[in-house]
Amino acid sequence: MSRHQDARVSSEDDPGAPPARGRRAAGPVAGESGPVLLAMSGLTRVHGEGAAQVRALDEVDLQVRLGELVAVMGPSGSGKSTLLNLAGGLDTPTSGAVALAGEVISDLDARKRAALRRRKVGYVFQDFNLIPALTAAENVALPRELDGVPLRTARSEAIAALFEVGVDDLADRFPEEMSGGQQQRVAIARALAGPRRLVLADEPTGALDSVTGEAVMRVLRARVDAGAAGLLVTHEPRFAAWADRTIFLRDGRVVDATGDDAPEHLLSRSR
Ligand SMILES: Nc1ncnc2c1ncn2[C@@H]1O[C@H](COP(=O)(O)OP(=O)(O)OP(=O)(O)O)[C@@H](O)[C@H]1O
Repeated sequence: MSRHQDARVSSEDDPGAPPARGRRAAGPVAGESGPVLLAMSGLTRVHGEGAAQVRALDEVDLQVRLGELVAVMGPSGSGKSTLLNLAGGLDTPTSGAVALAGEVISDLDARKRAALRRRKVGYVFQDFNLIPALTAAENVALPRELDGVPLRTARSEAIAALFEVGVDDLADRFPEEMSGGQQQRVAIARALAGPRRLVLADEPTGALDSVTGEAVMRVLRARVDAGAAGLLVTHEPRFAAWADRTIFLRDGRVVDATGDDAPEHLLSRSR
């Protein structure tokens, strides 16, 4: 069976089954995950000026490898979205660096950063953001077409991505003809179509009931296992349990982390 077929997730998943993540609860087994895809070091982001200054992120170090899904948890305002935006090049740090596949994106100008982002990064949001007038396949193909990929190639990449998340049979349906869980699978397919290998998910299960949320996590997990790296913001421990490890933010700092490979300073609560 090919790697591609391995990765396929049936739409008939048993959503009630417990997460398979328990086996990795203590962090990735040595050799299981691949090279570092995303490397953030000394990442600091200050918003505003003077007395209104907010240190949204403060000297954060984080690496995410191919094959690894990292959950980001923390109270409201702790810097989770800021971290995701910096990871994907939507925002630039006040200091520190973000490297994607070895390329320091935080040094690039806005145009180059946008191009790199389109090629390498996929986002999944809570509210799916599918375009109602486009079919599932058209929604998935659109970002690739915008990036200059020929229509036929974009379409076949879209069908492959939809197949991978188990909804290729819905390729010609419009969003309003799909359930919330099906729409979110399409959104994940859109985030990962083509060569993009970093998936950034901000509360991707937030608008879904818990059973459908588990099914979406299963899809995300399978996709990461098949050769992507993922950063998942969630408030829910049961969804974080699908990740290889979890980092906890408070006031822009990493105050705790799970996983054997967490650097010593990330495990300290005293920072
Ligand atoms: N553009 C901005 N201008 C000023 N302050 C900002 C801006 N963006 C974020 N902040 C502040 O930075 C801090 C971190 O915000 P961020 O949205 O990253 O937190 P979060 O953990 O994602 O919160 P939530 O769980 O509520 O989404 C907060 O104090 C927030 O008010």
